[in-house]
Amino acid sequence: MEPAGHRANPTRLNPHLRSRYQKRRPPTPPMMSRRLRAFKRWMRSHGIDCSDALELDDAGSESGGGISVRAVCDLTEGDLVATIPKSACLTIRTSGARDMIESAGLAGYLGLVVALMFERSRGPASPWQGYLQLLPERECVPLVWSLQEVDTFLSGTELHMTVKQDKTFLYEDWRECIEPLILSGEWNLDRDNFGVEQYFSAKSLVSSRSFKIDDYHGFGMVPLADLFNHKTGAENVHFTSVCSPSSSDDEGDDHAGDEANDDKLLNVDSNTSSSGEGNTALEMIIVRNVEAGFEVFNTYGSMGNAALLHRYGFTEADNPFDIVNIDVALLVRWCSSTFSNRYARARISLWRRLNYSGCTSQHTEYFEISYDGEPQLDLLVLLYIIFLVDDAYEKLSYMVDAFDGPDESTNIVNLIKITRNKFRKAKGQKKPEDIKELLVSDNVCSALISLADLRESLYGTSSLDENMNMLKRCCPVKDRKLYHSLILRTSERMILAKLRDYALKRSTGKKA
Ligand SMILES: C[S@@+](CC[C@H](N)C(=O)[O-])C[C@H]1O[C@@H](n2cnc3c(N)ncnc32)[C@H](O)[C@@H]1O
Repeated sequence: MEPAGHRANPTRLNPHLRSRYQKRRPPTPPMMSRRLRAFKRWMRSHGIDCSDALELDDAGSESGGGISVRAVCDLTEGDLVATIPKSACLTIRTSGARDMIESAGLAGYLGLVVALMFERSRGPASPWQGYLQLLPERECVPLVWSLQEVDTFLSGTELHMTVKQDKTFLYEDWRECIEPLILSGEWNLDRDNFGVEQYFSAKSLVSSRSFKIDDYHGFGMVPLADLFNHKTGAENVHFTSVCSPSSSDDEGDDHAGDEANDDKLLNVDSNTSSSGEGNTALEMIIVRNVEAGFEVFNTYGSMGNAALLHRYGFTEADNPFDIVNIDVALLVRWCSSTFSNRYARARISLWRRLNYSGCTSQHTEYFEISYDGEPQLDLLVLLYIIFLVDDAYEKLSYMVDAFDGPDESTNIVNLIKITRNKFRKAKGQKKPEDIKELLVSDNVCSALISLADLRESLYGTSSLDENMNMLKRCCPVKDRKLYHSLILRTSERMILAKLRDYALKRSTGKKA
């Protein structure tokens, strides 16, 4: 039985780690699981240098806890803890399926998913077997939940419709791109390894573990780098290039979960990346001190809980990047029922002529409400326009051209000047949040409360308190889907409560 942390030379990567490592090395190293031992052997044979100052912990695939990385000795900023040759990464370029993928014209995540399915199908014959045996069959992202689970756990949340659409689109991708490869018979692919279920499973792994390596390799599975768990805003490691330290500008949110993150490069060397030569390794460097015994975290980016659950299958309580969205369609519904369809259309059309809009994603347009309950400026402007008296509305329609100001504040000030008889600039008003204050009339505040109520009604009949109580009784590992969907649901509902507070504070404040 091989004890942890005794094979590799801890100083090979970082000479000054030697004394710290030797001082803090645990007297009886914990037993390492069979799959981790196989992975360590595989890393050595593929030139991956992993400092013995890092310990890989295996909570076991059955327990659902997975693998995490811990510091054996104190790690300090600047310590180099791992070097990973790009040739050890599984990408379209390095995979045995490269010819097939390229001749089928597949690229991006789809190409990588096929590369991963192909290497998995080869079993022990795959050069990545020692790495692949460490991966779960699939990541527990909502994409691989059953439709019934999606409906039960996600209804009303930001993810419900998105995941249903994902399932449809992904199935279409498989039908259009993978099934023809099986049916052609040219590549000897079988449904047991390349079926729709295997495709969804591989996609869940690519979504939760792939990184963009460089322009030559594109996305890839990066062994060892993908064993670090995520902590929002408190990561300990980053990646950087061996040959181009100046490329550290690209550091940061290293994980590229899907195409939306195409621009997040793990590493780039503009001189070499397009040819695939030179700059052949990735380095992992400590960016925040870690005390011996503590977990070493990476960051997958600054994301709200919907994005975390969607891409990685987990959420974080009190996530400051959390948001809730209010669809423009919901606002139109509220406006049409309060006024009329025609009225709603006219007011929204003027708002658009002033160059305002919601955010867009997958054919929906929505407004963001931030973690502290603050509504997006564009929403406040729209509500302000909706409540304009007819005269002011007409006046504004004739003066749309006045809205070519150099910045947002000037435009808002113009908007208020045109539509209010008396306009006095708020004292010292400069910052964007002050601009918002000009827009939140009592009417706007009550509309915000109505919108919060309407959005809340999508969650069905259970109250926030009931959701919170259920969450308390839930085990994050055993009831993983329920637990993380409840965190998502309660976080969203708490933001809606903060939106109501935001509106109440302003409307009563004005009356007082
Ligand atoms: C890149 S892998 C990290 C290593 C992973 N724990 C393993 O067992 O191989 C990403 C996956 O780890 C898990 N994970 C990462 N950070 C987490 C966190 N803060 N809380 C819960 N699960 C996390 C999620 O399942 C996620 O999809």
